[in-house]
Amino acid sequence: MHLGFGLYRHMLDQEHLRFAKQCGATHIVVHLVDYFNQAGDGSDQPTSGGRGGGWGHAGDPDKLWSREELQAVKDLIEGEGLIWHAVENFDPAHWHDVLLDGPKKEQQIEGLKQTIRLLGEMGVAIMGYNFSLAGVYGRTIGTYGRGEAGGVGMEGFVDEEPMPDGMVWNMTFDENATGTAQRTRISSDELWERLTYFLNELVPVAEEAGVQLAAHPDDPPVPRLRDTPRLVYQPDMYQRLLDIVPSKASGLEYCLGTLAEMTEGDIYEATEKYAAQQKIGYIHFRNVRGKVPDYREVFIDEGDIDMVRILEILKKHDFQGVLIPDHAPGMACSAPWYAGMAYSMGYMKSAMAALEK
Ligand SMILES: O=C(O)[C@@H](O)[C@@H](O)[C@H](O)[C@H](O)CO
Repeated sequence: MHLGFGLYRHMLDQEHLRFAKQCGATHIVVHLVDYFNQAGDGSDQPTSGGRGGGWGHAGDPDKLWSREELQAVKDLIEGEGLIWHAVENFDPAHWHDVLLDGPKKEQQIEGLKQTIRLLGEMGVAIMGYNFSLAGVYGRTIGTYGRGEAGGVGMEGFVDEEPMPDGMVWNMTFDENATGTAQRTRISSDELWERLTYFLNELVPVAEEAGVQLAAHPDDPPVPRLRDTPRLVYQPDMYQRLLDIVPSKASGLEYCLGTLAEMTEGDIYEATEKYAAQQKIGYIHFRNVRGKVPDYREVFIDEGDIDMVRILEILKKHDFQGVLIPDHAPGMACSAPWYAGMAYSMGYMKSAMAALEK
């Protein structure tokens, strides 16, 4: 089991890498999508506020992540003595028609294959993805942690604005697009068919490239959001996803926070089940209180999840992957994000060390 750290695109620099290393991380998970370019303000959590309640603009549809760009990221990470473990999330600009079953679907799936092959060449072990139409939408921000620490949550259902045309995965890929929103108002079965196409095409390529595709569950885990279906909003639904193309190249981006927010199931049983199958890619090791539609992100040691019990289950199944805090409540000081993340990392590092005793 290894301790890792996730960095958003605007944090990909020496200072943040050193901070991660100082916190004890050995592995880095990188977000290459810039969620923050419109709604953002240099913040440390993508929250809505941009066009259509979204995060920002997707990247350049004609420019896939290039070898040079990826090599530069690899050099930066390795230059600090760290391992580039995973990329979290495809850019909606590169796969909107795979999600929407649109006219560019085949062209875009080829692009995704190219990306997987390149990541394989770079030695990146995992490509995390979130097969979602509405994406991460409807979060609130509040002082949910002890001592009024600020974090993300959900305070009942919000007034859901239907997604505008040209938007998917909570980002705008084309402001001038027309008619695309219709492609999001589909049945759950149709969305599973789209996922099946994606996995049938990509898993063999990932196998060959030595990369594991790892699925994030729906965040927030509700059956429909903005009049779009969702896929994995109860722990058992992960099994359906895994059974589509059984392969070591198809696994899970196992988000404890999101799993705990689900209305059914038991987080310890789910962890047993997926760890026993060796299907857990990397883990978002964070804690929450409550379930949808009413949950709050809190400090790692004050939520509903017994984090040490999760570690024990992982150890029992010889989990060899990486744990990252993903995000954490900010702390009252001039560097709330740094303090909050360092707190989580310290907790994780000592809990992992105690487990090894
Ligand atoms: O909070 C979570 O669990 C995730 O939904 C996010 O970490 C998500 O992967 C990123 O915010 C980007 O999508």
